[in-house]
Parts: sequence; C-alpha cells; structure tokens
Amino acid sequence: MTRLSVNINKIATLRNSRGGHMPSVLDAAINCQKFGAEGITVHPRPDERHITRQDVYDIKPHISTEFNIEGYPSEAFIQLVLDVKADQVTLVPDQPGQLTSDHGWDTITNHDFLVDVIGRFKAAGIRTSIFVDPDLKQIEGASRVGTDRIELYTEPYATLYPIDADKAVEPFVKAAELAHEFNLGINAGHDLSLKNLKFLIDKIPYIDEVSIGHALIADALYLGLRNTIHEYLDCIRP
Ligand SMILES: CC(=O)[C@@H](O)[C@H](O)COP(=O)(O)O
Ligand SMILES: NCC(=O)COP(=O)(O)O
Repeated sequence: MTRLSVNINKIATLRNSRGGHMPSVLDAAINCQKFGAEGITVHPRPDERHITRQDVYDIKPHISTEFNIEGYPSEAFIQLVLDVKADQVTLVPDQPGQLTSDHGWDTITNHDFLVDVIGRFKAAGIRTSIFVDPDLKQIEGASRVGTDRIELYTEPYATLYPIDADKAVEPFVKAAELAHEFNLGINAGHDLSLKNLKFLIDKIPYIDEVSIGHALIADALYLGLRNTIHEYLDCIRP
C-alpha cells in the first residue's frame, strides 16, 4: 500500500520569510501526522532556505510515523542524518545553488560514491532511497549500488500529464517494472498533485511511498491542511 509522506519544506519557506517562528514547522509536522500523513519529509538544503538543521533536530522526537530526510550526501548531511537516525534517507544529486531538485543520479558514474554512502546509512539501520530519472540504464545502475529503494523523479510526468496522461506515465511504468524486477522499493515524488496523483497510483499500484510538498501546501491555503491531506489520501486509497 502506498504511503503519503508530506514534505513540509514550504512551511519553513513561509516561516523564514519573516525570520520568526510562525508558521511553526514543528506544529506542521505534528498536525500533518494527526491528519493522516504516514510520514514527514524534509530537505535541509545547505543554504537553509527553508528547513534548517535545527528543524531536523526539533522535529525528530515528534515523528510517530516515518521521518524521511532528503539531501545531497555531503559529510555534514550524512552526519546530520546519522545523528537523528532518520527512518529513511533520500539521496539527491543537487548542487547547493539549485532552485529545486530537477534530476536524478547518474548511478553509473557515481557508482562507487553511492555504494560508500549507502553502506554508511545501511550500517546505521537507516533505509536508503536514491532519486532517479525513469531511465532504464539508471534503474539498472541503481540496482548495483545497494540502495533499498529508488525515488522516481516525477516532474516530467507532472508536466506532460495535462497534455497526454498515457504518454506521461509510460516511462515511469517501465522504470517501475524494471525496479520491481530488481527487488528495489519504489518511491515517487516532485510536482505530484491532486490533479495527477491518482492516475500515477492507478498505473503503478505498487509504489511504496509518495512524498508530496509544494502542491499539497499550496492546496492547504484554500482547503486547509486536514482536508488537503485527506484529499491526497483519497487519491491514493479511493
Ligand atoms: C527531492 C525532491 O524532489 C523534493 O523533495 C525537493 O526536496 C524539493 O525541494 P524544494 O522544496 O527545495 O523545492
Ligand atoms: N521527494 C519529493 C518531495 O519530497 C516533495 O516534492 P514536491 O511535492 O515539493 O515537488
């Protein structure tokens, strides 16, 4: 059954815009779980544009579901994740100045690096996921680096979906089928929304987890956080 992990980066964006503590990122983590979220995702970027390192420490004791920490595996990031012992770490190949995550790993050229980093997290009992494009060569490369899961980068799906849903989802179905053959767990995320989520789940029902933030927090401005989370859950389990 697919789990919904709510990414609360954008709560922190709003909080940081005034330099204070409102809206509370911790309250958001607590309430998202109370409203039905089955995980909390944060991406503490090096510039702390939204989620800060301190947020990660503040949130951890209040996670009653699953804590997924995303980021580029710099030594500082690795130590942070090991220190708080996240339930899952999602490795993304982001450069510090990137506007957002916009591509998956080259799992072939980064093979040795990923094997080393993944091995450190697995030795600590932390589930690993690596951000990948729906490229069959990269999925095959992912099967060789020891990761527990992949996370399919779904922005291309979300962009093409309104134009041609079947064409948009096709590469993701093929990538998921291959990952399944390799016994890799399958997460998905980036630009998923109330518009495109149900179709993706219908076509790939064995997705383990979707992590959704930007659109969900935007929807909550109009629907409220409780109703929004319920609507996203209804897309996953109608
Ligand atoms: C990895 C991914 O696709 C997103 O979770 C990413 O963390 C979004 O980052 P921003 O919220 O900084 O755009
Ligand atoms: N891994 C994807 C994620 O956590 C949230 O991405 P988005 O919904 O903010 O685009």
